[in-house]
Amino acid sequence: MSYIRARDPSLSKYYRYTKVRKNLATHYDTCEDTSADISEEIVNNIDHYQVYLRIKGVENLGELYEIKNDLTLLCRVPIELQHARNVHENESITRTFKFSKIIDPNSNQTKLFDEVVKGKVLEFINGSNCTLMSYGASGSGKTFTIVGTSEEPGIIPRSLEYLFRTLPTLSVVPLIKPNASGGISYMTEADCLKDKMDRQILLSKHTNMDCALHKQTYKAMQERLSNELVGLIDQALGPDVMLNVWVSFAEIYNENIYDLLKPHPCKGQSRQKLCLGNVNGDTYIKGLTSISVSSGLEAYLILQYGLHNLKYAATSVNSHSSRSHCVFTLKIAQASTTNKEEFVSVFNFCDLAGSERIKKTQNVGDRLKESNSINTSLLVLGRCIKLIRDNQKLKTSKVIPFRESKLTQLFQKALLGYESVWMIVNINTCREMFDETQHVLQFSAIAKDVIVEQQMLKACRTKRVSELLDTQIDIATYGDKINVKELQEQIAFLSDQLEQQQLDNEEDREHVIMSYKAILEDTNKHWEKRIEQLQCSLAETLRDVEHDIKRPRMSVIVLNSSSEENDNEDEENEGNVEDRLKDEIQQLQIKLKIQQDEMDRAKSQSLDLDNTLNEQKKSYLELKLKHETNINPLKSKVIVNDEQIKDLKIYIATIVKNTNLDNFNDVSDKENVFIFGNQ
Ligand SMILES: Nc1ncnc2c1ncn2[C@@H]1O[C@H](COP(=O)(O)OP(=O)(O)OP(=O)(O)O)[C@@H](O)[C@H]1O
Repeated sequence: MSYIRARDPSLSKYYRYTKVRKNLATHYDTCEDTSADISEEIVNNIDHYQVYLRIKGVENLGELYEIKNDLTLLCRVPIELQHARNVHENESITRTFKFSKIIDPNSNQTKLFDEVVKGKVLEFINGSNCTLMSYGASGSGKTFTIVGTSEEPGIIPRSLEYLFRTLPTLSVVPLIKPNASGGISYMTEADCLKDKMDRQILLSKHTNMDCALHKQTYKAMQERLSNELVGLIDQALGPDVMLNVWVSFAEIYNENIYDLLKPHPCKGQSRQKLCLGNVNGDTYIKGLTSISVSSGLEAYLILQYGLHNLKYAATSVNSHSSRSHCVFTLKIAQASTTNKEEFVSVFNFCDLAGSERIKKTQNVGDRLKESNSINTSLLVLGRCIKLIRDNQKLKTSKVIPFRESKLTQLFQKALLGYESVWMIVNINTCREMFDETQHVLQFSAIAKDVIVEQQMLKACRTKRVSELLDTQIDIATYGDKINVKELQEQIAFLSDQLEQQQLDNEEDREHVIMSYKAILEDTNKHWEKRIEQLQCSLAETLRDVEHDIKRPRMSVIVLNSSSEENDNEDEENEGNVEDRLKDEIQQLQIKLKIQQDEMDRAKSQSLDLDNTLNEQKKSYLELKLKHETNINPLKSKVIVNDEQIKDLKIYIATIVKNTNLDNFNDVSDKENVFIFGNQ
């Protein structure tokens, strides 16, 4: 139970929302099959993941996209891509995508916050756990939406201001802190001291200039928002109630987790990798720094510190911030000394890495590895969401592969509907981004279908979830009362996935091979040319040497053949020529040495290049192996499913045969349920 009860008169929709949620909860409690009677309004607004669409680039909108209404986006496939998709001439493809809401493309950050986020912050204050994800292709505006700019602050700064203006004044020294098991720990004096020092160290790491700038930005935002309505706490908090807010900031990069509130290490040292822990089904990041904050400004400065750290880490590996997933977390810890109750609510703001096509980005080496891990984690996120939806639709209980990526592992509880999850899907309407945008829209279409059950069902679902997480994939176990249609759908889905994966793998493999071939060719050409040049210049030098050696001797011979009268003069000339010859030979030797050094350097560079090529070949082989590892389980699943279909067909044929022999009653009495493995 949350001890604070906040409401916001500006959010009339919120009350409607709460009311319908209650209706739905009752509905779930009393009905076996809910799907038939839930009204469309409830289905659209309440019991699915909330997926909002934000569009960047209104100026290109009409070219390929049309906003049909608040919920529907129409998308026309460009002519040049229609041919690639086997469409006849004069035919055109239009796709329809539905959302919980399409944000008016002309609306600003304030409107987005008011429409999409404000109500959630209020729910968070009132005790709900919330996770907001910003999803989209690179450059579509995810970070703009979540963090914003100094002129147009995004969701996090606005949420901080709204939260702290709604909460009562908090003590600067925290009394309680959320712990790993989802409860709270009481702060000792030593804990308080450590927290104070951590905060001071962290804030002092900002240069004075940065700090002043961030304070100015935040204060300007505060001024602009000062006339806006905020939440009202219904009654004053009793003296027995303790309340503190804590923040943390983590980054998931290349499937490793890093703490963005830890000072970055000295040059040459690597960042500490954190791992995930699990207590009672709650996944958390072990050892992640958590800092107590008593004002919006303090939390904002900590956010900026983390972003600064992110930028530093990104540039130090010659990357870009968008290549990692970032999770900024707010926690409200509450406890009552009178009735010994404690309570923690969590709000995760998650800025996902940009999804992208490997072929398009021309990535090789480290960038390819990054793209793979980004795409893998987004693919796993997509698969988890699809399986959750399929389990709900087909009433199956397939294992969800949360553990295949850190992102899904961390958010598994939220994704399973224990917490309020919503996504802001960002798209860029420009033509060049059409393919990426289609992927993003398809992902959002699946996500929007996922039903979020009520938290009231938490107790009875806990068992099911832990079972789901611990069971390994075993088709026989979820096929107790399996029917042919389900199996066929499963096979179709797996085949689709396999086909898509094969296509993607082929495409990626081809691209990688082409890139390496091109690099190899370029390198060979470069070195052949260089060696040729060196050989030419060496030959030239040798020719010069020979020529220089011969020339003075000839003059000596010529001199020797002249008359005796010039003898003295000749001797003098001979001495000069000898000196000059020595000088020239010395200079030529220096020239030769320089050429030799250059040859040595070229050889060592060629050796380095060989090594790089070998490394790249190795990474390609690893990639190939990884793709094969992904495909093999899918192939074997299809084979198992095929066998099961075959069994089923035989079984059905037996029934048909028995029916013909007038034994139908016997068979249907005894074996009206087909059990795999027991046939
Ligand atoms: N709705 C918008 N209005 C105005 N500018 C926007 C909008 N969305 C994005 N931008 C601008 O577009 C640029 C790219 O946006 P942003 O960095 O947020 O994209 P992103 O999806 O986070 O990209 P990446 O995945 O590469 O980090 C930024 O300069 C941002 O200010």
